[in-house]
Amino acid sequence: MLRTRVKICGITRLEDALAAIDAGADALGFVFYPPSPRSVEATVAEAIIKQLPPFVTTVALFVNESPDQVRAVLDQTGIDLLQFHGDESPDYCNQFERPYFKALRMSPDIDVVAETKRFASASAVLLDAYRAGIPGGTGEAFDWDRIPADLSKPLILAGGLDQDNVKQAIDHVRPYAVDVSGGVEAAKGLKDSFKIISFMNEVSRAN
Ligand SMILES: O=C(O)c1ccccc1NCC(=O)[C@H](O)[C@H](O)COP(=O)(O)O
Repeated sequence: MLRTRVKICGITRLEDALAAIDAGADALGFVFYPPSPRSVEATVAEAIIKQLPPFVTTVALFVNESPDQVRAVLDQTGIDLLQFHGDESPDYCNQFERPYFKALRMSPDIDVVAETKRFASASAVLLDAYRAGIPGGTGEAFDWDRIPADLSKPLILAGGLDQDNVKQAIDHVRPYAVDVSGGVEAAKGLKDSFKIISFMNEVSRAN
């Protein structure tokens, strides 16, 4: 049985990227959304990515960004995978020369099944907590019972995960992957290597 895959998001420092990799993370997320304290410049992400060992997926996260800026970041960094965390349409997401996954925020009225089907070309869907006016990184969990069974795409579970609840989340939801940011931080944008290790240990215990 394969371990649930793990994406650690909001990487801003090489030391945090290497700590995540050493602990077994499968993917690293770089936030290109300036209002976030976890946002990085493309030059910083490029410098970090150049020093990573192989076999780690890099993810660029955007929120309703201009296509030119998305392409500029891809050209600068060579990042592997796109994460769209805003109100992007399927046509918008499909225009780039990269695979992508779509983040769906669990608003009270969302139809997860329909939204998942709408992004037919997405490699996965990420389900995240919803808080009005905040696109993501809320540090809040949502009701996992709201997740439909047998979605038509691999599910990445996000929102308020940490070492204390991630085993329960995996046992309950059985996602393809989990995504964490705040739950492994000492402060916004600064990861805590001990929290990362504890989180990864709990993920391993779940499988
Ligand atoms: O992390 C952010 O600051 C952020 C800002 C704007 C849009 C998305 C953002 N993060 C998206 C992620 O994939 C986070 O890892 C996800 O929302 C979970 O965050 P957390 O609840 O802190 O684990």
